[in-house]
Amino acid sequence: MSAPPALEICGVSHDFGSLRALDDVSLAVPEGRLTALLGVNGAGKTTLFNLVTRLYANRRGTIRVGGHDMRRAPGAALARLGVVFQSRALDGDLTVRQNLMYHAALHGIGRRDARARLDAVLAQVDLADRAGARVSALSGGQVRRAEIARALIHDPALLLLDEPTAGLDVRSRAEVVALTRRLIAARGVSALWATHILDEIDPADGLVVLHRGRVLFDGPAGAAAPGGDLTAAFLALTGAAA
Ligand SMILES: Nc1ncnc2c1ncn2[C@@H]1O[C@H](COP(=O)(O)OP(=O)(O)OP(=O)(O)O)[C@@H](O)[C@H]1O
Repeated sequence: MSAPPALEICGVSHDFGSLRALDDVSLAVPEGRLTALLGVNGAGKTTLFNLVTRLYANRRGTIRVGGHDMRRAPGAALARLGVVFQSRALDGDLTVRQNLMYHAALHGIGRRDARARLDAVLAQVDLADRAGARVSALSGGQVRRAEIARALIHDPALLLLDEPTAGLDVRSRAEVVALTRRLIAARGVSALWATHILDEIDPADGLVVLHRGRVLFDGPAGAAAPGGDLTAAFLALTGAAA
């Protein structure tokens, strides 16, 4: 039997009062690669992440992480998830090391084990030399890399990244994208990358286009834009659904 997808969402809907933010959303994130969740502001990306991370209760449809049902086995499902939130998750007054040790403790990881993991993960995000620096003293790109390290400390199988390059300059953006691709290759982790920036997506990536709470496309990014022009393909898809 083949392994279950890193993330499987079937028939999920979510309302805010009379607003249907997600409408019968189904998608799968395969193991060991980057899947981009592409949508303009208000498409429903953060709402979907909030359901997958159990910040919101999921009332309609199913969410499975590595085959574990979020409703029936939330502990097992959440343990497989590492999340880089859109809002900042690190304490600026603490050092990178202190922040990561704190998050390791939240995951029940002992201090000795945590120290070893921390050294390994900081090396992987190119921050080994900044472990003792206060987070408030880091550049925007370094903060993002520290947040990715935080999300990896408990060795998750799936990384959720909610617009991780928001607010970064061109160089830092490129570094964060390249780093995530290296982590996928080196750790075998899968990633769901919410974005509205088309040039962060490679033709070989998985692509889910979310628009007004509905999935308009789910497949290889290259198949969405056979001519190679993802911008034109995205505008055609979302324009037709307007
Ligand atoms: N807490 C809330 N209460 C009411 N409406 C909400 C709430 N959160 C989101 N919405 C609405 O749900 C829809 C989806 O919003 P969501 O934040 O999920 O989109 P998004 O794709 O993440 O957008 P962005 O790129 O701006 O972060 C929008 O119409 C938004 O206004």
